[in-house]
Amino acid sequence: MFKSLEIRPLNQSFANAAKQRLDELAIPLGALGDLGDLAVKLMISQKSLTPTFKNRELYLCAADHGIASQGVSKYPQITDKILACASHSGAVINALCETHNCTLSLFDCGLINEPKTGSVKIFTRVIAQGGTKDFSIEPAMSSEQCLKALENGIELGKTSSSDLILLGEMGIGNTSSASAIYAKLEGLQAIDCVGAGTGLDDEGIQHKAKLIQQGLGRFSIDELAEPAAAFEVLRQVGGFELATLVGISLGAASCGKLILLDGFLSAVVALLAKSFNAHVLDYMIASHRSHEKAHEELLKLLNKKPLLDLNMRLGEGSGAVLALPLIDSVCSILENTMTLNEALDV
Ligand SMILES: O=C(O)c1ccc[n+]([C@@H]2O[C@H](COP(=O)([O-])O)[C@@H](O)[C@H]2O)c1
Ligand SMILES: Cc1cc2nc[nH]c2cc1C
Repeated sequence: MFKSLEIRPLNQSFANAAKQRLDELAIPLGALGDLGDLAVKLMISQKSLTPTFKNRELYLCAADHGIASQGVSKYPQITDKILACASHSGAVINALCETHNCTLSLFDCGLINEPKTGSVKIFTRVIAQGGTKDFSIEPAMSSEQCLKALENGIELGKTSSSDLILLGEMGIGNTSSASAIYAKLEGLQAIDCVGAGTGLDDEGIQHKAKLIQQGLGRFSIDELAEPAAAFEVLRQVGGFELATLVGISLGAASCGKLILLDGFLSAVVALLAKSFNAHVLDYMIASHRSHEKAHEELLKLLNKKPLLDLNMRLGEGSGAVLALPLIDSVCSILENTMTLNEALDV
């Protein structure tokens, strides 16, 4: 699947030079902690001792989920309204993108109602109006729809002119999809992968887990090898916005671009993308650990250490944009800091 899409392992040939540069800085050795690791990754990605990420773009994909009609979210199916809010510059993500100089691109991947467009354009990548089917009783989407969403994303990722790609999503009910994908791919029980999403209480979480488990019982991936297994899971219990984001990740990584993950939903996108091509993980940076219960374990599985830990559970790409100042800070350090030898000569 996607044989023509080549993703090279992140070129480590620059790693020695990058580590040496870090170790030469006028700081006690290792004093930048996790920011030091980030610095090395940034340098390697651009094969430069002074990397810059001026053109950053958040791909915010929105879609509705059939399972949301069964009360698995604290909120009704208002995904079109929250996307419209961002289009009218009234969402948290607008404020964050404005503050941190990030281009915001909104995508309708399949909503129940058409969103009212404001001053920020909403690009149409609709797979099916009305969103996915209720995965607790039937496949969320057809193979054609799943493939189309992945292809839409690949095209977006490949044609992006930005040097840093941020992932964001909106979709009432999408934590149910994400938990289902995680559970099926890792052979876990739904109850061990669900969380409160937008704010369910314990009773709501039990109800959500029961419906997810019911959906997982409808199909098996035991006979499938990767990436067919991941494709089947995405088709059976996934969402249009998640599939589009998987494609964006694959397309961006194939062009050597770094990808900044957001919360639980984008970690599940990473898990899926890695099943299509394991090298995609080389290009991904985890921005934050969200409040969603399974996010921490999933990040460990992906071998990703989040930069921030703020107990946020907003989605929209908010955590990813909040990590930009750290990336900018590291770039500024690399550009401006003296070496210890230079400092001792001052
Ligand atoms: O980013 C996260 O980790 C995260 C955790 C919980 C909820 N969300 C957001 O809330 C929505 C999904 O929650 P729910 O309860 O409707 O499944 C969706 O629009 C996400 O952007 C996001
Ligand atoms: C208001 C609202 C804003 C959101 N942003 C992302 N998911 C969301 C869900 C709701 C309910």
